[in-house]
Amino acid sequence: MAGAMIEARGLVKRFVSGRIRRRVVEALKGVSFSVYEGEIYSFLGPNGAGKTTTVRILSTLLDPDGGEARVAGFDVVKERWEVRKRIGVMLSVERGFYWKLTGRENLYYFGRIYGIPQGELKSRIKEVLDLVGLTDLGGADKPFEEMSLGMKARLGLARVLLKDPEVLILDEPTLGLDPASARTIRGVIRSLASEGRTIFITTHNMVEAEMISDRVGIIIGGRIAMEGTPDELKRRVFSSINLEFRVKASGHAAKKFFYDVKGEYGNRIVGGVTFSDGILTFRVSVNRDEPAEPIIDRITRLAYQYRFKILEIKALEPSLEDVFVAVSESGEARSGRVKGSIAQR
Ligand SMILES: Nc1ncnc2c1ncn2[C@@H]1O[C@H](COP(=O)(O)OP(=O)(O)OP(=O)(O)O)[C@@H](O)[C@H]1O
Repeated sequence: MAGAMIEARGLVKRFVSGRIRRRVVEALKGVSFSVYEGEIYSFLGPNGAGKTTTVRILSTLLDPDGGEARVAGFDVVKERWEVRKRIGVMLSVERGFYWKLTGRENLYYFGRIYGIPQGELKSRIKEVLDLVGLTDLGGADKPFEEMSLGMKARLGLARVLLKDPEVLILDEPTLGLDPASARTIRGVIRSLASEGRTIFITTHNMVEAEMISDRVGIIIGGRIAMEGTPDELKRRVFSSINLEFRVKASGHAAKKFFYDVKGEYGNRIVGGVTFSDGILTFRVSVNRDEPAEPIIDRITRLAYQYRFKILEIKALEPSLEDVFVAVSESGEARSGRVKGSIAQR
């Protein structure tokens, strides 16, 4: 595997709030993870879990109280200027832009601040505006205040790209966007990773995280509760998958057939059973480490005895959202250790 472009080791951060009654919040309680070159790593967690605090530390905007982090090989505290040269950070869609200036003018302004030579800047702006789809949308020459949220998000990403960063740190990059804008942003993120850039994203959108991430880290209460590829997490958390059977059955006999199925697999029948328009639908839980064929064979034979036709058998994998909910609800997650797996419900 290529080298780690982001490395967090035992990050600790405490905030003190309240003047009269001082309250110490331990936002990060020893967070460690690595993100490798060309990887898309999504940081998932409920509100207040410590995502933004981690983002701010990686972006050199906040110093940790303990532990250390390196980005592109440089320490975020001792070598913050080296880190800043190599990262592109998007914290909030609307932050920092000049409302009266157009997209292009805003980029020109920031390009000059970033020290991009004037001769290069014009073509660089055109390139990034094209890349995020703002030129096609007519957003390039629209004042920022007249842009839709989707256009503003695209401009935010364009600004990040102006610097040609090795590492992108994006805090909820698609929050509140319509599906088309979110898709464009995801597409750009994917193509940036395929060019070898390293991407760290925080998100609450599990479907998106599942689509886009090479690996995800789930942070709960300031600790990483679980980390891995979406598939690894599903396997680790759920010891079983569900098989959904759809059977063309007739009235009274349908009940008897299902009674027979229950007789054999009663403790494995999960979720609700439905019978509508002559179609009986039910789910049977199968452990990941046992073959499903004998169960499928047996139920197919039972259906045959009733002259029922099996219309469909579908394997229902848990989603990343199911994983997230299970991990969040787990008591062990709260202590930072998630062990063992549970059956899919
Ligand atoms: N400046 C601050 N002063 C006091 N407490 C803070 C400060 N910043 C964050 N916190 C606290 O630290 C904890 C972690 O906050 P953080 O913003 O990192 O969570 P988050 O995972 O990004 O949440 P969200 O999904 O709501 O954005 C929370 O309990 C929050 O209230």
